[in-house]
Amino acid sequence: MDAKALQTINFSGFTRPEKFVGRTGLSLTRTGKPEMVRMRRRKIACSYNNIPASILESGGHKYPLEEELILKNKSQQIQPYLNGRCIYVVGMMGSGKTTVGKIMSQALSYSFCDCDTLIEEEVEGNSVADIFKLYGESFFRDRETEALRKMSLMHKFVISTGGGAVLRPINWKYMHKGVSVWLDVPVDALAKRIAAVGTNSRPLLHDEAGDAYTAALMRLSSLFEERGEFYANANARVSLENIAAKLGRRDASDLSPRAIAIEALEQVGNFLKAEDGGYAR
Ligand SMILES: Nc1ncnc2c1ncn2[C@@H]1O[C@H](COP(=O)(O)OP(=O)(O)O)[C@@H](O)[C@H]1O
Ligand SMILES: O=C(O)C1=C[C@@H](OP(=O)(O)O)[C@@H](O)[C@H](O)C1
Ligand SMILES: [Mg+2]
Repeated sequence: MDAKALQTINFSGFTRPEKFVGRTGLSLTRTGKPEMVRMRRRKIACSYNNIPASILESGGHKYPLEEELILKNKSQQIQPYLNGRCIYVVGMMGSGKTTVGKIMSQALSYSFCDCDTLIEEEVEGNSVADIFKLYGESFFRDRETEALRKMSLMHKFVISTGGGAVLRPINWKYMHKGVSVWLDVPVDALAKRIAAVGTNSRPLLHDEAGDAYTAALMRLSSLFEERGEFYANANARVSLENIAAKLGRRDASDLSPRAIAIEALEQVGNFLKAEDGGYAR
């Protein structure tokens, strides 16, 4: 996002914007105007996307225009019923929460926050894997709950959670202040994706022996056994198998992140419709 785009950001919808801007490479000058500051870390936890569509459109399209139009159309349909509530993307590690969450935030002109990256920011920039190593999983889970508590105070964010965020009831208390959507991806597709990028960034997969795919498949299968019922607490569910069937595709793992984002907006819309007793006013 270039500095010019930043100047147009309207922070009016944020509570305590300074809390999130200074630490993520954006800073409010004395006049309250946002300006880029030198990033202290390699990743931005939260990016602010509510720049006018005109600037986005001038950026040109590098994706099929039809998908772009459907994304925009679906987000315009659900915006009024979201009422600025945050969207929490939940699912197993590797399910595409960070990737799809960003696409959803752009379509909705929402800001985006990755919970894991926010936690890394809070723990002196240590990676999730290092946090697990240095302080243990329970410390990480406490930081995860704190990050979700902070995000529950915000508006107009898509928040990509970590795969284990569903484990604690208190986390659901925070996530239920917004709308949650579960990316339900077949375990073998998860294993393929994680094997492709390596398990370094996912400490819960570190101790498995064997080749990357098999090790990931074994561990992910047992993790899903333990957690499946928790993901089902989400308000909406995106089944890649259902999308593949709708699109007449044989392999769910071939679906693009944008096709999944379209379905996620569709399912969030269905939830809002049911919640609102038919939102087509
Ligand atoms: N629809 C998809 N098809 C293929 N690969 C994907 C898809 N969505 C995400 N990925 C890849 O899978 C890996 C995990 O994606 P990520 O968004 O980090 O998932 P999560 O945040 O749920 O762990 C990344 O390498 C990403 O590029
Ligand atoms: O499933 C889990 O318990 C975890 C998933 C990771 O996030 P992603 O789902 O983004 O990989 C990260 O929060 C941590 O390694 C724990
Ligand atoms: Mg992620």
